[in-house]
Amino acid sequence: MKVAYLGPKGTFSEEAAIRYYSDANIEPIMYKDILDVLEAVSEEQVDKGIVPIENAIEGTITMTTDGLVNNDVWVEGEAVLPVKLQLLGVKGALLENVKEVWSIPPALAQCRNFTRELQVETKHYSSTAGAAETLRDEGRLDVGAVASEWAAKTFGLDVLARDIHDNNCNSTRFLVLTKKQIADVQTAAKSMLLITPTEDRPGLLAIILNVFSSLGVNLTWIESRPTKKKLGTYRFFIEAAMGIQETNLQKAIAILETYGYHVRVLGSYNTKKL
Ligand SMILES: O=C(O)C(=O)C[C@]1(C(=O)O)C=C[C@@H](O)C=C1
Repeated sequence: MKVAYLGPKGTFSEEAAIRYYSDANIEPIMYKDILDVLEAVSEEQVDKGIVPIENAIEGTITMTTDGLVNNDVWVEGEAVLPVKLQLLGVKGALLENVKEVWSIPPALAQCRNFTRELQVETKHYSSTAGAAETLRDEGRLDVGAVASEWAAKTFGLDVLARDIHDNNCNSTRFLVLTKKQIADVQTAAKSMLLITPTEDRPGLLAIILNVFSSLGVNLTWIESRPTKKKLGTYRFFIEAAMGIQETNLQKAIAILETYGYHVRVLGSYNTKKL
C-alpha cells in the first residue's frame, strides 16, 4: 500500500504515518509540499495520504483545509500525535550564536515565545525536516532548525535547546485520506462537512448551528475559510461527533440543503491516539 506524506525523512508527518500504520506493510511516498500529498491521493498516484490539519497551539493548518476544498479526497481516519519541538544545530554550534531559525510556518508558530526571546530572524521551509536537511547541507553555525529529535538523528544534528514549544501538551491531529468514499461507514464516531452558503443572509452561521443543536449533534471543530471569490464571504468546515451512518446527522444535512446550503461530506472516521 502506497502511503503519501510530507517529506523528507524525519518529518512529524512521517512519524504519524509510521505509527498509524504500525501493523501494516506500507510503501512510503514522500512529497515536498502538503498540497502535493492531497493531489497525489486525488489523482490516485497513492492509496492513502496523511496530512496535518490542526495543532493545539497554532490551530488550523490552512494549507490542508484549502487543499481539501480543491481535491476530491475522502477522510477515512484521524490520528493525534504528541509534538515536541527541538532547536537543532550542526555539531559545534552554540545556542548563543544562533541568529536565524528555520522551519515550516506552523512549527515556528508553535515556539514563538522561544524565538521572540532569542531575538532571531525566522525563515520558512516546506517542512521541519526540510529545514534540518538544508542546515546539515550548509553546515552553518549561526542557524538553528526547529524539528523533531528523530530529525536530529536522521541528519546527524545536535539538540541546542530542548522542548521549545510554547505549551508542553502540544499535539497535532492528522487526517488519513483516501480517494474512494467508503460507501458503508458503520461505526465511525466523527464526520467532517464542508458547508458553503449560496447567498448571504442574517444569521447565516446561526442557522447552521441551530440545525445541529436541535438534532442533538455535538460539534467538535468549526473553521471558516474565505471562499477566495469575494472579500467577506466564507465556507465552513464543521466536524460532528457523530458518524455519517447516524440518522440525525443525515437529517441535519438534508435540512441544510433545503435551506440552500451546499454540503459536501468530506469523510467519516474514528480517532487513533499515537
Ligand atoms: O514539517 C513537518 O514535520 C510536518 O510534518 C508538518 C507539521 C505541520 O505543518 O503542522 C506537522 C506537525 C507539526 O505540527 C509541525 C509540522
